[in-house]
Amino acid sequence: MAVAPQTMKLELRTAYGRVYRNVLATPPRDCTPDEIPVIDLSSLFSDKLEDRKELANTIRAAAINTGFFYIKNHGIDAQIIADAKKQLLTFFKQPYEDKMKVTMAKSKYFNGYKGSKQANISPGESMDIKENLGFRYSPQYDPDPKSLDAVPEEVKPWIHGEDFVWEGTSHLPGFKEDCLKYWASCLTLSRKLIRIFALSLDLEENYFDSRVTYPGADQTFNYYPTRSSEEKANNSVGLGSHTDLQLFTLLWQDMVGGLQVLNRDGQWIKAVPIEGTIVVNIGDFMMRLCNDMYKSTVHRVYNDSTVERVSMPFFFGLNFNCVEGVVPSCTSPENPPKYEPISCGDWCQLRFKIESDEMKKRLADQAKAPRAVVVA
Ligand SMILES: O=C(O)CCC(=O)C(=O)O
Ligand SMILES: [Fe+2]
Repeated sequence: MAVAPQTMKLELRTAYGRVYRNVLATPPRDCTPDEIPVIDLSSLFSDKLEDRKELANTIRAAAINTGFFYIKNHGIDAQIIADAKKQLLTFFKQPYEDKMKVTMAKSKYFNGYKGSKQANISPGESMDIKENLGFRYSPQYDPDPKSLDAVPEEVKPWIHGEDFVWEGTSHLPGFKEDCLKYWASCLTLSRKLIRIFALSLDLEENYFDSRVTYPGADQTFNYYPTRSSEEKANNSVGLGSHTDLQLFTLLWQDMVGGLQVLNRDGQWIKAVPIEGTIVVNIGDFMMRLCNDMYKSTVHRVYNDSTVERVSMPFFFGLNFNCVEGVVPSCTSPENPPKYEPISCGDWCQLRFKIESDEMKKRLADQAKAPRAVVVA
């Protein structure tokens, strides 16, 4: 008699509160090329609409299936990636006091540095071991040049880049320039890629163009130290299980490995690093736009190796003031919209706020009972 596989409930935070997923108890295994395919982006740069449509179909299949894929021939210069990675390592290897010059505590909008175990993205898992540094969209650095005088009034409250990140790192030669070069490359690629996503959803190719003029373009640099034996014994996670919030993420990872993805069957699979590629994953706002056709897939990181691991996710979304529900091509009388229109900015704020309020409470509770054992 077949024995039903053992499953566990995984608790996830969403903008609308907690949701639960069934997860198989079997250990993570390497992904297969069907689950996380490598997609050649050469046709992104083709003049022929048929080539771009063919690429759109390939992306559509991957976005429906696991919601994760690798891209190669993406056009981001290897040197730009290498320079950003070098700067990232220089930043994280600084003394703690230097990193704290740009502490996220100084930020109004979640820019800056957050140390190890200061966040807990997944409520049912440990605190996140990773450290990270983030910076957000600023029109003055947009590779598609913007006149600052021309920023529309309704957009201004949503411009969330903050200068203290650059001021507090100005002692690191080339830091700002190299980080922004990488960010700008990701932004340029994302604006091209969103046109392919438009085609993939049977929308006009330019459907999103005016919606990504002052977009969500948020860069994070992640640093995952190796785990101590105590952290291993406690099953402490580098970054807990979560989905990303916006349209899609361009996730560059080094060759160390550690990224895991929850597939359709509830099995954790390892997104094994592939040299020269960038991982792309669908975010929650994209999933809403297409009435759940594309999957905003749960993922997490364990650095189980004997060396540090770094990654550079770039989170791309619509203009934060842009209100959007399900797009016209993804709904019909038989498939009514499951979601109300909301601005992309409000959407992100909802979850950021839940996460940061819960974290503040947790840290305050810890401070109140300094000798208590905190089960992370
Ligand atoms: O480090 C990674 O590979 C994943 C990072 C990630 O998922 C995130 O920062 O949202
Ligand atoms: Fe993520």
